[in-house]
Amino acid sequence: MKCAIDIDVRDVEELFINIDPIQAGGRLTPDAMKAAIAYGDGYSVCDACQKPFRLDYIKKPPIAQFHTDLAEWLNMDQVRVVPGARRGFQAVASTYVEKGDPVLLTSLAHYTEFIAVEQAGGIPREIPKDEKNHITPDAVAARIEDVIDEFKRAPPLMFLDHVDYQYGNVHDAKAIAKVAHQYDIPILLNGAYSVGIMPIDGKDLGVDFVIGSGHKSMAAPAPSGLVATTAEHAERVFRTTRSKGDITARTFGIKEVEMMGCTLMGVTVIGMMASFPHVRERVKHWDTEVARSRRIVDALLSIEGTRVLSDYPRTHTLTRIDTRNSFDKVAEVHKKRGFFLSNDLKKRGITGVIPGSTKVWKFNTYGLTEKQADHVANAFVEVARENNLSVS
Ligand SMILES: Cc1ncc(COP(=O)(O)O)c(C=O)c1O
Repeated sequence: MKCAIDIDVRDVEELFINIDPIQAGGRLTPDAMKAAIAYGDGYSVCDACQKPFRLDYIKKPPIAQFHTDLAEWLNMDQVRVVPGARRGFQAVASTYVEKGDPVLLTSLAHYTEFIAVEQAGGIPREIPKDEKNHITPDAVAARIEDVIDEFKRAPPLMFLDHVDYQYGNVHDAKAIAKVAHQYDIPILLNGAYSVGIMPIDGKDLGVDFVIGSGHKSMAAPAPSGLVATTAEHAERVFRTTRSKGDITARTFGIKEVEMMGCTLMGVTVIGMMASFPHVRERVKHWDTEVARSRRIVDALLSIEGTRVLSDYPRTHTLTRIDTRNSFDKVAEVHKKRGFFLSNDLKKRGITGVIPGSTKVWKFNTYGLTEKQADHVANAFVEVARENNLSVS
């Protein structure tokens, strides 16, 4: 029988250098791919599940140890794996936010954070970014004061994107957490663009929750992610069902409410585990990743009219670039219009720039080798020259 998809090749990954802004940190390691095949069955990790019947207690494969290792790695006290960062936001918001509560997010927050707040009945209040597209501790303090004035109470929770998805700017989580704590507001760090690609020390940052996305930044299959927290909050967010004392004498009292009992099974958790040794190693090389990102951004900036909208020099591999006065000028007259850029890159073995984008767009250089980074940098310059843009 013919398979409904071409399972032999996914050409984006097999044949091209992929600089798609959201895919870079989630690409599977070969070990994760092998594990995904071996553990493809949904309940494949449950063979050795014994009392107490919960996923994070399973010893074979060593899922229990994986939880301990993750907590230690992030310097937090407890971790649970969840189906995506968004499920982590949901678990925390559902625990801390009551209907009608104000909740702080930032103007750079991801939509999934807003949804988690709304689902819990909370009322989002945004902290504005400054002219450099940063969330500053002063802006946080000022917004907290506004919200206290408006609601006559402090918000029960604040969300901060460690690295925002719009600019790839790294925000000062440590200073911001300090401000939030002055008002006794627990702070959730959205590490979708940091956990698994750069070193994170949750205790040093002083945050209450660290959320990671497996498929975005931990070389894991989707949907996967994690919630890490401190001993202070673990009991509350990982509370178990009260059914133990119920007269119906149900036996599932160990199941955690926010985790819906058990969380990641099969491919997702095993893929995450298989990549973890690589992920733990790769975060140590963050400086090299940043250096390669800088090399490519500098090549783009050598093309007259190009501007970088993210922090410069770059401190992350995700970058927002403005080529309205360079590549977009070519698009105005090119027979392929804005599609010339993605086409010309594709001819050079590079994919991930949205076809048609020549105005303001993003790319992510995470995981490129030195040679690939050079190739991408040269490709941008070559495309510019071929299209008569001046290059310094
Ligand atoms: C900044 C940011 N936070 C959160 C998410 C949601 O992550 P997940 O897909 O793991 O739920 C994403 C991506 O979708 C993101 O870019």
